[in-house]
Amino acid sequence: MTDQLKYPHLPSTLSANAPRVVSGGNIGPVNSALVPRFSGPATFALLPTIQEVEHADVAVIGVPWDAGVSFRPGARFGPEHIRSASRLLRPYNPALDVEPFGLQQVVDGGDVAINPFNINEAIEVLQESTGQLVRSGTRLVTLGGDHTIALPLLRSVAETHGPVALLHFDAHLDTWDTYFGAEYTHGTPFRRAVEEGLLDTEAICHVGTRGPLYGHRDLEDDRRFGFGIVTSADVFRKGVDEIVASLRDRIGDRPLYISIDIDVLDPAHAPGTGTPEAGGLTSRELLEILRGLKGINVVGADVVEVAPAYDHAELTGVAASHVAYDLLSLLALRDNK
Ligand SMILES: N=C(N)NCCCC(=O)O
Ligand SMILES: [Zn+2]
Ligand SMILES: [Zn+2]
Repeated sequence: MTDQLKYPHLPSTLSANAPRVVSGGNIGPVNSALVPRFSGPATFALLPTIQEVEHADVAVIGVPWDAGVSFRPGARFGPEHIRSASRLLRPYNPALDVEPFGLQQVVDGGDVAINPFNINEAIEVLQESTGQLVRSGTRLVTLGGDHTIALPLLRSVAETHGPVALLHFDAHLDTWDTYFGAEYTHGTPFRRAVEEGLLDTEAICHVGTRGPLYGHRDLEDDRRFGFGIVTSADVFRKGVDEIVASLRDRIGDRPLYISIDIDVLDPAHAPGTGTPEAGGLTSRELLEILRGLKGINVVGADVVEVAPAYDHAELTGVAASHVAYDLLSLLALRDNK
């Protein structure tokens, strides 16, 4: 190893020559058998940055932004928290029998720098910067950030792929109309997305919803937009396999966007979030539902609402990093690749 390094006495994760796991011709994580995984700056899963490779099939990007929240702030620190927890991920995913970094070139695209004070400008810049990557053929797994960012992300995906099917994992519907008159908030992205024609409304579904609503009208509106609902209690009562079968049935081979608000997990599994609700999914249930989607045509995904100030023992960071890892595994295993 040392002869690969120009300055072997310096932390080698800073070196362009850091020893990496290379598989299938793709450059993977820093080799944690040679360099301690807790040293050096964290990219997602210790993957190379987008500047270090010639071509990226998939980019993990961070959006450190939380100007759209209605309760506890702090999701702006989500990306760095998830990246830090993701140091422990390993190259082979036995649950899906796949090397997610070997079948495709995955990179860390860094954080998108957006205005923390101007929501409209932030949304435009995020749409433009992610749209550029999506147009060039790179699929994105985005680490939020609050859920507002799903709207510009869906815009950039729909621009290239047309209206997409949506699986929305969340305690909340996020199809409300406005908060304090504001149209762009973390409680409203999917209503805007339907209004803008970004979604294939034959195949959109919430999973994991629970908790009090403002009124019955919330559900009526949501149904009118075309959403199906699998509540958190449905997952508990029916079980993962039945839920997966019904979701696969609904989605078919449509291009699919997966948006995961980490508050879909019970606060026992993900305390570090801004609008927690009791009675949520376990991290095992969420991961197993995702794994059940093997082969499906995922065109993009996000993991949002990780707010580390309320986290304990990195529970939420660990859960979010594993969820992102399984999303990358699903991207690697698309039938139509
Ligand atoms: N997207 C998240 N996490 N929460 C939405 C909660 C909206 C509300 O305060 O009613
Ligand atoms: Zn939520
Ligand atoms: Zn949400």
